[in-house]
Amino acid sequence: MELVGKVAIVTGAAQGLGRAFARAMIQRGAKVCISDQNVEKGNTSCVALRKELNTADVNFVKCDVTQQDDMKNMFDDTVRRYGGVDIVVNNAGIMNERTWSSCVDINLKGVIQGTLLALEHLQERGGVIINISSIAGVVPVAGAPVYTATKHGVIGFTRSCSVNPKVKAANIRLACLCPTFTDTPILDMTDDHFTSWSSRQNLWKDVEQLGIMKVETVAQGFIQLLLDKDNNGAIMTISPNRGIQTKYYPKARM
Ligand SMILES: NC(=O)C1=CN([C@@H]2O[C@H](COP(=O)(O)OP(=O)(O)OC[C@H]3O[C@@H](n4cnc5c(N)ncnc54)[C@H](O)[C@@H]3O)[C@@H](O)[C@H]2O)C=CC1
Ligand SMILES: CCCCCC(=O)/C=C/[C@H]1[C@H](O)CC(=O)[C@@H]1CCCCCCC(=O)O
Repeated sequence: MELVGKVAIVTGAAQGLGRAFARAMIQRGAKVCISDQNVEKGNTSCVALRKELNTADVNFVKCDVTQQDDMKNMFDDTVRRYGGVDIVVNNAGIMNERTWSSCVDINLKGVIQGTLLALEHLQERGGVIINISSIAGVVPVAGAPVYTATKHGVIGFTRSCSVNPKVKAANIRLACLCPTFTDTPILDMTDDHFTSWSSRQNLWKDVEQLGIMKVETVAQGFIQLLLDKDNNGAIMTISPNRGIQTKYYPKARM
């Protein structure tokens, strides 16, 4: 897939990985709507990207992924501004075991809603949906069971959509990105983010063992995943030990 002239939406893109994904796509000629619930950070990042990359092809739209009206508006605004949508990156996510219900609302329900709207918008012209899971989507994580459940859910949902014959016929491709710990503000966790059945100490031991990747490393894998036109249903893992790997898990026997 060539990115020049393509139109992309990234949720939760005011900072961290979402902003890095947006930046990498703009650098390759895409027009990008960055959205986030945080208006101040979203606007600041939009201005910074315009300046750094010397482009007008990036805009910010306020969107809380738990709010259906915000989500619809994000798509409609992008269509009005750029004439359509080609790429949707459902990235917004939080790590909070204590407010676990909002973790499910944002990490899982937000991705489901974003994907369903994306499928509607892409069904005439085809396109790509990348859902951001985590290595916690494929391995158990004792320190963060709710976060882990949401990320497993993202993979199950995305792979199920990818094998739908209607999706294939519409020339839509779906894939998941599963990084390990990456240097973004999500790692600024305090004990308040945990319960007696989860643990910052446990998670931090894992961080110390595994290390923390740079956002640029993950953005490199993201672009690889986006450009590979034959990877519908793929799960890409990225870790300091094994680097970027694309995996295909068994499909249902029908
Ligand atoms: N940084 C890491 O170690 C890893 C992150 N991930 C995933 O990558 C994605 C991005 O995370 P990071 O950039 O690391 O985190 P981050 O905390 O730096 O950025 C997350 C962004 O999502 C936004 N957000 C939160 N709730 C939202 C909502 N309801 N609606 C819209 N936006 C909302 C925040 O305002 C923030 O800008 C998440 O899905 C996360 O689970 C996956 C594996 C590792
Ligand atoms: C808030 C961000 C959470 C990110 C979760 C995460 O990256 C968890 C990682 C480890 C967990 O704590 C326990 C583990 O075993 C996870 C690491 C497993 C890495 C396997 C890498 C395999 C591969 O590269 O293929």
